Amino acid sequence: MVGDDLLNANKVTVSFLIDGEWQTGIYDVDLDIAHGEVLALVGESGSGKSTFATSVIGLHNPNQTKVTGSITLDGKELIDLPDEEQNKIRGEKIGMVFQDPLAALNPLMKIGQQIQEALDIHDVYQKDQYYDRVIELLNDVGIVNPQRTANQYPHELSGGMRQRVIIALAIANDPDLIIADEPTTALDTTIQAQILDVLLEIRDRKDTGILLITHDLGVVAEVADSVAVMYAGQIVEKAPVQELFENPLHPYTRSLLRSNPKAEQADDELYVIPGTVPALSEMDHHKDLFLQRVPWMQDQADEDISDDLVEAKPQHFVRGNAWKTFEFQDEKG
Ligand SMILES: Nc1ncnc2c1ncn2[C@@H]1O[C@H](COP(=O)(O)OP(=O)(O)OP(=O)(O)O)[C@@H](O)[C@H]1O
Ligand code: NI
Repeated sequence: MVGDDLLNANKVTVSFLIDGEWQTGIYDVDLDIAHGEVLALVGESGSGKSTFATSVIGLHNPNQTKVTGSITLDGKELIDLPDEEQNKIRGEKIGMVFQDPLAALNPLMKIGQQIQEALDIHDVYQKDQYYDRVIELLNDVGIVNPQRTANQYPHELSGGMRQRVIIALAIANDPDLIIADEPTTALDTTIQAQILDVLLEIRDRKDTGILLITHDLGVVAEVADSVAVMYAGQIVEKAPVQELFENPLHPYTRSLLRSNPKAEQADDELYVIPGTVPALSEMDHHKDLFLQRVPWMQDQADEDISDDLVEAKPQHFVRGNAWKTFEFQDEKG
């Protein structure tokens, strides 16, 4: 049902084995997605967004990656599932859409065959239903002449068409959750809007939950119901979309909003967040590392509140947690 919990991630921590040492990529991530909800996960490059997505679908190499915590889909624990079960869930319950559709398609196979194969694996459909189902899926993602497209090879299609095909593949088995990692980043604006519409239509029709990973706050404003902001492997703030745009709490969220080229103050110079996301080896999960990158926070250095702030764990900014709110200085000041 719409609004019921679909995905619950609890204290998800992922570490990578790097040069013989375990380094933490994401730390204590809590995220929930309801049936029919679009949750946008935003943050700079390297903040850990894809790492979270990969841990949900179990697509990591267990010898080099350690995932702890809990991720449940409709109550079923996904962490440490045997491969076979993992594959089944990945094919039937979770659909994936990534940035580069060409990489995800087999160049030597016609589109129709590829979709048929996705259906084949899970043998829900009888052989004679395949063709109809393939056409139906292509139709569902807004492809105008599905018979023709089914007969084409990936290289014969435009980028936008290929991404529609990828979505058709992702929804082939009616998943409950779609994970879309930068699904429109490589596309131009008009096509981008069309692809997002396709995803929203599927959500409306099937109450699919969607985890949408994006850099683009314009996209977030357009399609998300709620937003989680990730920085240096942690969720620093999450909120319903309108609340986040109207009243961002964490300084990082504020910086992100300021650095968004589509923000209203078009006459202002585009704000660039100084510095970069720390490397894994520099991360300290007991400190709010972002504060080092907020110049206007330095002005408050004398005030005792900033000491608290520096020591505060980012989770304290998560709405709903009782924590003192403080007044940030005007960011333009
Ligand atoms: N398999 C891996 N082994 C080692 N380090 C990794 C691995 N996967 C990710 N990392 C590191 O974890 C951090 C987070 O990476 P991740 O790809 O999740 O970020 P992201 O937010 O998705 O970035 P982008 O927006 O560029 O896609 C980075 O420092 C990255 O180098
Ligand atoms: Ni990524």
